[in-house]
Amino acid sequence: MSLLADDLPDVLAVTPLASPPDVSLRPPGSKSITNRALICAALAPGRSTLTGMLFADDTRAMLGAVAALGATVTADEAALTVLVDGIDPLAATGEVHVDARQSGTTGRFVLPAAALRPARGIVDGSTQLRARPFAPLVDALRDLGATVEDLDQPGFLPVAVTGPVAGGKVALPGHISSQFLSGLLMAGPLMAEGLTVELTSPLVSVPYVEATAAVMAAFGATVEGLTVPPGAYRPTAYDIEPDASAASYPLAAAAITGGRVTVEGLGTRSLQGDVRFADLLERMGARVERTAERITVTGTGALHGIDVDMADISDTAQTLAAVAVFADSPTRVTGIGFIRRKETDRVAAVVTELRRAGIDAVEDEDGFTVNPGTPAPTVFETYDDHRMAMSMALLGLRAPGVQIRNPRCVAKTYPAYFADLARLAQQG
Ligand SMILES: O=C(O)C1=C[C@@H](OP(=O)(O)O)[C@@H](O)[C@H](O)C1
Ligand SMILES: C=C(OP(=O)(O)O)C(=O)O
Repeated sequence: MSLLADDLPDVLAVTPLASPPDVSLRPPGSKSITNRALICAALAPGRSTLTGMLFADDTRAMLGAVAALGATVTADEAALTVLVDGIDPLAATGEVHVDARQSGTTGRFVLPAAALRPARGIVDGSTQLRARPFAPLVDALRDLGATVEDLDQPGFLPVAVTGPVAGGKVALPGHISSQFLSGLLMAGPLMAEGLTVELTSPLVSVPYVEATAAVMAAFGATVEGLTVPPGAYRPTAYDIEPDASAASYPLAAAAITGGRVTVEGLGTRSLQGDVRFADLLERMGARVERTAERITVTGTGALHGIDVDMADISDTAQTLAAVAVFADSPTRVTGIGFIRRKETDRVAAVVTELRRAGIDAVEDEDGFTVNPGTPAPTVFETYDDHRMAMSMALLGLRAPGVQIRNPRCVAKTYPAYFADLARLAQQG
C-alpha cells in the first residue's frame, strides 16, 4: 500500500515500533523557504531556477498564485526543480484571481505582491483560510496607498486589491502573525517609496522574518531592519533547504522511542528557527549532535518535562506535546496563544486530543500543560490540520491502538509523512 497522502485511507492505524529506529532521512523542502523563493523569483524579471522545492498543497497554491500574477513556472517534480520566468508587476494589466487554498503564507505573501499591480487582483482561499485573520495586512496595504475591497467579511478573504501600492511608512501589529510583515517586506523593493514598518505589538514567529530577509537578499534585495529601500529583485539560482518543522517529527520519534534519527540537509546554518526544536529535545534529556549539514537526535531512555516559551517556533508546539506525554514530569508551553488562529485552534485541539487518549493535558490562554501518562487506544481527530495528524501519529510509535482520522491532511506540507514514518520501522 502506498503511504503517500493521496492514497491514505480515511482512518490510518499506526503500528508501534518493534525496536528503536536508527535511520537517516532528508525531510522535504521547506514550505516557508519555497514560498518565499517563489514570490521573489516571480518579481524578478528573467529566469530563476529553484531546486530542492517542496511539492505539497501549500506550495502548489503558491505556484498557482505566481502563475496567476503572470510569472511562467515550469515544474520538474521528479527533479524537485522549478524554473520561474518572473515579471514586472508594475507593468501588469488585467484582472487576476488567486486561490491560496489552505496556505497562510500564500495568502499573506501574494496579497502585497498583487497590490503592486495597477490592476485588480482577487485573493481567496479555502473555507479554513477564509476564517484566518487578514485585517492587519488589509489595513496596512490601504495605508500604503492600495485600494482593497472586502468581498465578504471585512478583514477576511476574499478581497480584491488594486495597486500600485506606493509604499512609505506603516504601522502593523506583530502579535497575530508574522506573515503580514514578511509579505509586506517582500513587496517592499518594488514600492516606489520603499517601505518602513513600525510594529505596534510584539512580533511572534520572529525567525520567519529573518528568513524573509535572507531569501530577499539572495534575490538581490536589501532589508535594513524593518526598512526596505526601493530597488529590484534579480533572477537567481536558489537551492531550498529541507523543512525544519517537518524534521521535528522524526527527531521527536527518536527521543520518544530511544532510537537514533539523523535529518540531512538541516544544521547550524539553517535559515529556519524550527531547527531549535532539537534544543528542546536536548533539554528534555535526548542527546543531540549538530553539524552545518545535519542534526542527529538519540533518545536516552530518559525524558524530563520542561517549561518553554515557543512563540518563535510554534509550528513545533504540537510535536513537543507528543514528546511530553512520555516524560517523567509535566511540560508547560507558553507564548503561543496566537496558534489558536492557524489551521485550527491548535491549543484547544492538542489538549482535546491528548485528553481523548486519557492524558491529563490542560489548556490556558497562552499555551498548555501536558502531564505525562500512558495513551489509551484512540482514534485521533485531526481538524484538517496536518500538524495534528503528524504529532498524534508519534504517540502510536510507542502506544498501541493509535489511529489517525483523515491522515490525508498531511498533504498540506508533507505528503510523504507516513511513508517516512514507516521507514523508522523498516530500518529499526
Ligand atoms: O512565514 C512563514 O513561512 C510562516 C510563519 C509562521 O506563521 P505565523 O507568523 O502566522 O506564526 C508559521 O506558523 C507558518 O507555518 C509559516
Ligand atoms: C501554520 C501553518 O501554515 P500556514 O500559516 O502557512 O497556513 C503551518 O504550516 O503549520
